Amino acid sequence: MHVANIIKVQAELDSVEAELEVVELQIAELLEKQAELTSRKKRLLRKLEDACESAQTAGSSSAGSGSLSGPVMTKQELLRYENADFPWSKELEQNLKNTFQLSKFRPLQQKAVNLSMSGKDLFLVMPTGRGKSLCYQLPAVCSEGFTLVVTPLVSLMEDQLMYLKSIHVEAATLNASSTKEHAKMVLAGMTDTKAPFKLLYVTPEKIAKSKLLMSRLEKAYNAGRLSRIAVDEVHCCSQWGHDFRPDKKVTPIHQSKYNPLLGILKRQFPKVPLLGLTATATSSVLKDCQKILCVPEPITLTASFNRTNLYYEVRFKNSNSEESIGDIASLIEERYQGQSGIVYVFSQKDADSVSEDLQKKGINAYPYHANMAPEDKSRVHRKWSTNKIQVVVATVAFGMGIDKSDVRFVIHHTISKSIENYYQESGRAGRDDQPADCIVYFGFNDIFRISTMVVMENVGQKKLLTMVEYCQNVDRCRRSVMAVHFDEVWDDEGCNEMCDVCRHGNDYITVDVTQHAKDVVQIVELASSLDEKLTPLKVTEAWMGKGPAKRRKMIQTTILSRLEVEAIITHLLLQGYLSEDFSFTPYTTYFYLKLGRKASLLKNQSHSVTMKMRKTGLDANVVSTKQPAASTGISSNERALDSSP
Ligand SMILES: Nc1ncnc2c1ncn2[C@@H]1O[C@H](COP(=O)(O)OP(=O)(O)OP(=O)(O)O)[C@@H](O)[C@H]1O
Ligand SMILES: [Mg+2]
Ligand SMILES: [Zn+2]
Repeated sequence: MHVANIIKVQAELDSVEAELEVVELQIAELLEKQAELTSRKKRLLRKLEDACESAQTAGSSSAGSGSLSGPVMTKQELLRYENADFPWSKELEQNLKNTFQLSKFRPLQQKAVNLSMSGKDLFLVMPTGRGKSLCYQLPAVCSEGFTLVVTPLVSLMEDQLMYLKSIHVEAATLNASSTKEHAKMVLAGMTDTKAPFKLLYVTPEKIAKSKLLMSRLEKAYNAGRLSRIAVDEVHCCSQWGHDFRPDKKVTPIHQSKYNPLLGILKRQFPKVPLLGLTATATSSVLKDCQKILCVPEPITLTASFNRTNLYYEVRFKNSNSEESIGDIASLIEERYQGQSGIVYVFSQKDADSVSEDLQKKGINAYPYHANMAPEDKSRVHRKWSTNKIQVVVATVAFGMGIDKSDVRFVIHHTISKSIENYYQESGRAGRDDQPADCIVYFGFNDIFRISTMVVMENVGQKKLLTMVEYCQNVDRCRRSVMAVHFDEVWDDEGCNEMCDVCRHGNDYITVDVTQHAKDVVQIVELASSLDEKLTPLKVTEAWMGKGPAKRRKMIQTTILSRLEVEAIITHLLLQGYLSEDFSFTPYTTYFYLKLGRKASLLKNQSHSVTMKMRKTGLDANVVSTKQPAASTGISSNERALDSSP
């Protein structure tokens, strides 16, 4: 072939390959879209099903108390269990007040307790800290014999024993560290009619390994002394359930041991009602648990993840740390005078410095983190619990066992590492069911600080981006963004304007940022051609024209405000036009930006990138919907992205 011909064919081949790449990316994008739509369709179908069912049961829906399923009972029949006219109701009531010192049931507790007392098998899905334990502890106290509680973690077991001891409920435990004498006493107690305990806590391993325990359980069963079986953290039974409680560190060893053997309980003791409890498990995980536990037709009660009394809000964090602390201090001073709260920070160092800075601004704040001496930690905790300290500035170490009911605000000085974490951390507000605020300060640089921290975690980046998405979102109810992660169908009207997005209404605009995307991608591309890596900060500065003069001539700089620049770069990262590129040294991990899988789509003339931004402060004449915002800038006003009311 002639040389010119070769060149021509080669050029054509290149162009076909480039086009092919674009097509492949489009296919990938469409597949992604398909997956999203399929999941939306599924959720809507479920919603429809639910709506039809409640229409059939003529106005008897169980609004607010969560959804119900299970083939054995209709919603109508289940409603009966919300009542207090059972033979055992009086005793329950008395023990709730006198033994547990609680004034009333929380949503779903009464129904769960009644169902279990009537001998039904039950799966109870309820957010963390809402009071699942009571649903087997109270029936245990009000039943003959004892309740067997299977718990995967010895530490959870010990917590419960301590608590029960403090309220004078007899309980015992059998685990790997039990002494021979103790085990002997417990085993004997199981068939003793004057049984010395109402609850017996065991690990799954004990059931697997101890034939003696099984034989004693059988004796107790035959004597009618095994009143019920509770399986706590029931999702651990399923091999898919393990990722739901990162906080509780349920190790794979427990899972594999949980997995195959617990079915024996229901097979050997079919007449004993089983109660499975978990904070978050999808329906497929629950189905799996049902199979593994050999529970034929359990009723599933799912408490809504929704905490109606919590107001969710995202604010932009000032990149100047002094000013950002100033913002938080004035917020606390203006809105929460004399009220109790938590400020969550990223690191131990931040806990110390932020609390010091808040103190300087006159706020009664103290730090709390894992590296403090135990006595200091408990002192801060105690003083905060008794309202002698207003604000605890804490790392996530301040979590487990924190059960103050009148926390009026949880402010995140730094975003959480996932939506699940955020839900849990912010959920420490308003446990008394009175109004409380959950406010995140969303800072661009924090994304990358956390990113390098979770780099080793399996799905760490993916989970972090769910949190970033939550913060960047301007058009969907914050609860609906969360609902997706809890496998729940969410109707925005249920929010009651208890999130900033619902409160602001349609205060956003769709902006075409295609040209911006091209400019940013060009900056990253140029660096890469020069064998350089750029941190997000460097990309931001280069785009804003603060890079080396020589480089400035080769790129298209922008007059957008810093907040807008950061928001667009974040958007490009979330959308896959940019992606993370980590680099490790023995001392630290660096986060650089590289081209994402969608970057090449920008070569396609017809491809456009849009982004939703808050309208507040925007000049509507300058930027109209879907109009390129390139030359004039989106807005010079920083408030364009500010989500404060
Ligand atoms: N009806 C109620 N009224 C007030 N407080 C309650 C009620 N029921 C439970 N609580 C309190 O709620 C707190 C959390 O309860 P519990 O430990 O059972 O939560 P959980 O649902 O098991 O959470 P986790 O998923 O973290 O294990 C406890 O301090 C408990 O005393
Ligand atoms: Mg629990
Ligand atoms: Zn809302």
